[in-house]
Amino acid sequence: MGRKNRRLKFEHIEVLDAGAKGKSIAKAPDGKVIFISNAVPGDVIDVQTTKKRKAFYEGEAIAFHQLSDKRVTPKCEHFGTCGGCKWQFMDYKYQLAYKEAEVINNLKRLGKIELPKTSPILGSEEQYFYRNKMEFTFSDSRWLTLDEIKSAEEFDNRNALGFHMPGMWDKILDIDTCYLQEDPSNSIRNKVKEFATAHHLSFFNQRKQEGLLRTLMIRIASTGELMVLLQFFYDDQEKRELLLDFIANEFPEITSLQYVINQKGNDTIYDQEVICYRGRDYIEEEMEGLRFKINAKSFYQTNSAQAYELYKVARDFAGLTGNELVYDLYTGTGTIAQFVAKDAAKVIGVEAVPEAIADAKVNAENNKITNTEFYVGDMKKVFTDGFVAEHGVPDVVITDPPRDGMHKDVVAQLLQIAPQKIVYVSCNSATQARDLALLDHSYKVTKVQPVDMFPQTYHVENVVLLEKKA
Ligand SMILES: C[S@@+](CC[C@H](N)C(=O)[O-])C[C@H]1O[C@@H](n2cnc3c(N)ncnc32)[C@H](O)[C@@H]1O
Repeated sequence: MGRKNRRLKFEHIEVLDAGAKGKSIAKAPDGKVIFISNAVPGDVIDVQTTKKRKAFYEGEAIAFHQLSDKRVTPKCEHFGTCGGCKWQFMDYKYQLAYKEAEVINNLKRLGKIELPKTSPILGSEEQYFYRNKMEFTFSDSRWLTLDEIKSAEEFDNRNALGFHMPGMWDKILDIDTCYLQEDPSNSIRNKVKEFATAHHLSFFNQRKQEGLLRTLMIRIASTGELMVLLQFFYDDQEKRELLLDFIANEFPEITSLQYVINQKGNDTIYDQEVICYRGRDYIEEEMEGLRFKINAKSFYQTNSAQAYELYKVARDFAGLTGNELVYDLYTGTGTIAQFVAKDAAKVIGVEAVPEAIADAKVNAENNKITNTEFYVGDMKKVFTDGFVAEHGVPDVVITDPPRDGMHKDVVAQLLQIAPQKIVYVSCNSATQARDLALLDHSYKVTKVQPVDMFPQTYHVENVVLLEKKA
């Protein structure tokens, strides 16, 4: 190991704060910051560094001298190995406090935004079982724990159906119980694994690219409708039907049973044909009387209950009176556009994915909404070719970009279009802060509302209202 990467050990270090990406923060004796992956603020620990940079270290706790009173016992037996719920060892009230602090800190420090009095973060009533969609991966070479490796035991089979180990594309952690999606999610996954193993259906090998079974997706809608999608690597009709019939018989509550034969190198199904085996090829979500058709490829916010809270904040910040032209940028399947439509004169949604726009149109029609229009387009280019001249200058723009935030050209175009209000919904307050700084010349931030969509993780959503300066 070179000098640069030599591991250092610091003893009796107090963990001071929570930082970005779920890491906790402490100070090394030489004054540098250490980002620690497995500690809670308030712990007193020995740290071993895993990375050394000019201005900071990364490290992990290797001994605990004092445990923080912010700690709770994680529910999940996979905690610490699975990368999914990194904050499960922290009391939810502190998770919320740290998320709120991160949002405020990013807006102030990165965006240099003068903030109004911000509203306290909206926590999630459900802290477990809140996800409506989960995707599990099959593997024939289950990730082994250190104890299993030490035991030198030969395993008959190492089949796994679970999650990728953090940062590893070819290593799958077998999951027994996951607390993120309500039942029958766990029993479907476990029974599928058991049946497939008992009937010698081969589980995928990511490295060799062989094996029949690739992924299992489960979607449970707020209406109770249930979608199960199996992804196979090749077509073997007998085995495919054996497994699908088993699932259909064992779980008659499934309303949509589908499959994909995917022979590509990667698991994404977005460019694959989805075949409906039993039931309908979609499920429906419901929000305030609106119904949204969700097919296997549709995007829908993964925490339905908190999506409702988020949308209510966006609608409230927009402050519509019935007369406004609203643009809903990055509209996805047009859910926000339809949610605010009854309070506006007209809402225009724009989105890059054509299938999502097709869903948005169908949903609006089914919901008998007549004042929405939806267009496919890359936001970077949409406003460059007479879009605003054709559709009118919006009074309010709602924007909900992906984690990278808005492209700087989009921000520049918004400054030119100059709507009275911009409601900015973001899942990454760091990129949101960057964009707000670019808008600061013409807009004042007048409301800020963080919303927690993902308990037990460090992710946080934030809604900001910008009003045009006089
Ligand atoms: C965070 S999602 C928001 C979806 C929607 N507002 C909702 O609540 O369901 C961001 C959306 O932006 C779309 N998107 C990403 N890049 C885009 C671009 N350059 N132009 C237009 N849409 C884009 C994605 O396909 C995705 O649907």
